[in-house]
Amino acid sequence: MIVVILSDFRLSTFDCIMKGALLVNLGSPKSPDAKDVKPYLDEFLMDKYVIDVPFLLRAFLVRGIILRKRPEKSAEAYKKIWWDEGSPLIVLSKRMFAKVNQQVDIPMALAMRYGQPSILSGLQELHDKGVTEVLLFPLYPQHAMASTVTIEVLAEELRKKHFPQMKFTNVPAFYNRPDYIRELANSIKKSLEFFEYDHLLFSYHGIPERHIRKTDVTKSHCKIDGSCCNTPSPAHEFCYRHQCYETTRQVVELLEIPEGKYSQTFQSRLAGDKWLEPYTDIEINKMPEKGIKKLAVVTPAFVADCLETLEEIAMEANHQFKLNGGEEFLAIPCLNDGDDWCKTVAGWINQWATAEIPV
Ligand SMILES: C=CC1=C(C)c2cc3[nH]c(cc4nc(cc5[nH]c(cc1n2)c(C)c5CCC(=O)O)C(CCC(=O)O)=C4C)c(C)c3C=C
Ligand SMILES: [Fe+2]
Ligand SMILES: [Fe+2]
Repeated sequence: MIVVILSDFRLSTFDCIMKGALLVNLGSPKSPDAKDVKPYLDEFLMDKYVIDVPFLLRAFLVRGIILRKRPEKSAEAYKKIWWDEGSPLIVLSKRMFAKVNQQVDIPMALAMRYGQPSILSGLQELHDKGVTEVLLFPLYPQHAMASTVTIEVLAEELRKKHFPQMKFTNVPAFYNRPDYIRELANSIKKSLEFFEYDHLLFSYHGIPERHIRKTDVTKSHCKIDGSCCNTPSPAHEFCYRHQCYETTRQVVELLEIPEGKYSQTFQSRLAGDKWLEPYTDIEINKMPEKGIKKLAVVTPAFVADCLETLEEIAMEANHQFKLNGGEEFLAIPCLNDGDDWCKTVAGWINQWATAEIPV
């Protein structure tokens, strides 16, 4: 009799564990109108992991200076890329989510760090389905305070407040996972099949140099010079700059792109701080005079096309390149909802879902 009770107890403990996954991307405003762009930018830029200065200074910079003019300017840019179904970033994330969801056996939810659907609503959705262990999956290949960390911190705050019994497993940046590199390389290869390029540019979202120093766990390695990112160090686990170089290096190696035919830059800087260099816009403008007339640009910091790829690169950089004497320009699409990419993501989730459950 005692044996039966014990085994029943073990069984019910085991049954209580239910796994689920929360996929999180950055988010977009509700509409491309300045009245909706303003609260979105306020939430985004008031995040202390994005503008990492003390609250009062941040509020002064964001609400006193940036939000006076930026919402109108950003709204104009959003209007140029907005689709009938909504923000490209949200629409593409939803399409990707739907395809991954079809190939995964555990409950899943999609959330955005800023705007809707929120991380809180995603966790609630999983909780309502009985999920007790969540795979928290930031959809960013490279680790940064302004991307991965802010998601992990907010999700943990919400967990403690609303779902204290839930457990999280965080998916780390996947910048060097062989199957990610393979998918990225394949997508570039496919795009370049019918584009004879002079040069391939890897353009990553920029961040202030200060962010690199802050995420340096050794507190001394990242000098942001010519060599630190190539010298082995525990700092690289969280170094955005190293991870960008590593993604580029591995893709270039796989595609056998010769030295001199590719380069790496950082885009989307805000005025004020010193951001990671070289800057995409400045380098692109100089390319035609160096003999680069046919330019292809890939943007591996984003898994879904968004304002930064569709407006800043495919429209603005394209225009500037040609104004400066460039002839042909190709913006390579992000991985988006490509079948093979979705299969890879589903594979990662399934691997975690079927891993042995500790009793
Ligand atoms: C201090 C400012 C910013 C940091 C740091 C930053 C880092 C960062 N951002 C992304 C991904 C995206 N950013 C996007 C838009 C965007 N980014 C900033 C500022 C910082 N980003 C602003 C102000 C904006 C809004 C648009 C604008 O006014 O220019 C987007 C696109 C969103 C969309 O709706 O399409 C993405 C994606 C990463 C990965 C990152 C750090 C590595
Ligand atoms: Fe950004
Ligand atoms: Fe480094």
